[in-house]
Amino acid sequence: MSDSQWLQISHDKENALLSQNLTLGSQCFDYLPEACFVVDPFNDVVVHSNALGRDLWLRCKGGREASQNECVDRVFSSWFGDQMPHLVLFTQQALEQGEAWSDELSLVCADGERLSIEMNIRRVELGENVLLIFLLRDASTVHERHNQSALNRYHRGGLIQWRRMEQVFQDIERENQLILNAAGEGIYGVDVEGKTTFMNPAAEKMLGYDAVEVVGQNMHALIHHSHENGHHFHEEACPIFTSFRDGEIRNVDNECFWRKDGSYFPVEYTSTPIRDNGQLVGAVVLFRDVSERKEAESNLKMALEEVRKLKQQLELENAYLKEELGEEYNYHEIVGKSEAVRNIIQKIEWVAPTDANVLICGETGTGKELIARAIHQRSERYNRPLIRVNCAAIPKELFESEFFGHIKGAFTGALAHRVGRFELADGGTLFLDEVGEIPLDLQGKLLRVLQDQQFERVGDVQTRRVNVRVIAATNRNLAQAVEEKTFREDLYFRLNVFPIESAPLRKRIVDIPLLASHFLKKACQKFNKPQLRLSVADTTALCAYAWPGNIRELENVIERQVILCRGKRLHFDLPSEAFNQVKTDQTEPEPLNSAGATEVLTEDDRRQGERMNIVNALKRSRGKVFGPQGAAEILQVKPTTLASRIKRYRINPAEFKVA
Ligand SMILES: Nc1ncnc2c1ncn2[C@@H]1O[C@H](COP(=O)(O)OP(=O)(O)OP(=O)(O)O)[C@@H](O)[C@H]1O
Repeated sequence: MSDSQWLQISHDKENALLSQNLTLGSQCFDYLPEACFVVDPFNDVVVHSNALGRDLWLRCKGGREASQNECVDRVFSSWFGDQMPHLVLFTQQALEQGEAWSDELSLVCADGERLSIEMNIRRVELGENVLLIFLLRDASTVHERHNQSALNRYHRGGLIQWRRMEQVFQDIERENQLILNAAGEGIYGVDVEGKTTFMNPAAEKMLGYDAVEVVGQNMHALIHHSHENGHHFHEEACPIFTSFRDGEIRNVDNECFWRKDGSYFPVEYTSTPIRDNGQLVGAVVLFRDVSERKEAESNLKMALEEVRKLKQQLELENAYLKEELGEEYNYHEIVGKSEAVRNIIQKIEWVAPTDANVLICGETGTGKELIARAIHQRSERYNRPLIRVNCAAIPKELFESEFFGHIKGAFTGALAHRVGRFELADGGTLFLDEVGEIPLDLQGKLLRVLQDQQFERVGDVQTRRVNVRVIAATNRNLAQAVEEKTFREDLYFRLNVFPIESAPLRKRIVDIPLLASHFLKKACQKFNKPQLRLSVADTTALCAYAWPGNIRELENVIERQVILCRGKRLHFDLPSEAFNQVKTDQTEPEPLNSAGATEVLTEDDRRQGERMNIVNALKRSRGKVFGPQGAAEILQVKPTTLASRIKRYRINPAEFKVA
């Protein structure tokens, strides 16, 4: 084959291929995804259209089907109705510029409806022919596509976001799981049907169940079915059950949970309802084993009960001891039954509740301080201090500072502020012992405080107020001192509102046995000796001794004997001449009771007598102990006192009811 032949064959093949490709391209045109029209602009006719173009045409025309060429040769502008000017302008633009775009035109359908379109035009020059290709899109479809596209973008973005959130949730869940696993408290969840949804390892450990065994099971039936005493615990009565019914949080600490092995332990738990979108979906229960706490509480309770019992016992013992101490003849440490002592006690009873100043006169050692203390104790100020000032022991120049205090630098040696006795006694009682020793120049200042309850500290200008009751005592004859002008009369009257005379021992011989027993008891305690008793002979000897006034002498004699005593016997070696001492006092001493100095009642006699007395009172009250006409009233003792004596003497008041 020649070269020219060979060339001819290859040229023919190329042509055939080209023609085949053109046919294919032309066929593809039919499948363009937009409605497409090829229009001859100068003759205003459609030259060609694709399938979607034909569909659009058909849609406007209202027909059912369109054949391949049905829209060809149609007048293109006729579809646009009265929009001709706009179409012309638009077409013109495409012819001049090669392309144009508009979304302002609409196709007019057969039924008069308008179909908004978006349109692209491209100018095509094929040899001498100038054609326009129109691509038409239904505007609503375009809009829909935009929306869809936006939606897709949104979804894609949302999906990414969601994945991120999912990751976050997974992380949180993982952390929660870690927390649940690490928590020391038992935690489990139940749904609204009471079925277990989860359980942490601490709960597994405490209950002896594996989580897999309980998930899906009714937790109440497994671990909460019975009370501690074995009685059935109805689910409806269970606070956990109610908490996921009424949405309230429940804190409980008096129930128990049962282990898998049938044992139980006391629990403290909180049941918190769980809500999902406002809907109650169950509860989460956080619990801990409180065995140790309960045991500690129970031990504490037992210990407190023990303490309470001991306290009660102590109180009883205390009451008994008080009673022992506070026997009839011991009034706030003032021992005695003599007329003089009874008189003093009566006066104390009268004056104590008032705020009146009291002046106690009497010889040294006759119990003036005891009287002052008793007045304070019986007054309403008893829980405030009783401040004692021994006026005889204060140097003259320090009186003012001692009474009223001073401020720093008030005088040489006043290195700091000092509170005086009046301030210390504020609200309470000031006992001015040896009041007759107060220097005359200070008596005026003292008078002012007694009148106004006001004073100034030495060196200070500030006036201070106090509320102080003054009890003064003296062994001097103050009335005489007033006459001698060594004591201010106005101060004397101010102090002597209520005078009490303390009696010297020589005037109350009748009290000697009681005082001697009292001092003996005290001395034995003081020197840690076994309790000794006075024999009749001892008492007789003591009573026979001509005591001067100072009771301390009797006290000292007894203390000395206790120290010297070996074994159980005391030996009073009182100076024999004392027996014959001439009593200097003009006043007759009170006689001893009917037993006299020679016949002294033993402790047993006294107890027998007291027992008889109580029995007689009960007989008279027909067994009534308390209340009006009761034995306590008859005996003039406190009902509690009588009750404990009745107990002590083992008397049965009921026996006297009939009588
Ligand atoms: N009636 C009494 N019962 C019991 N003890 C008493 C009685 N009277 C005085 N005493 C005792 O005698 C001692 C002196 O009593 P107190 O100090 O009260 O007397 P005083 O008159 O204030 O003495 P002074 O004048 O020395 O200050 C104290 O130990 C006190 O307990």
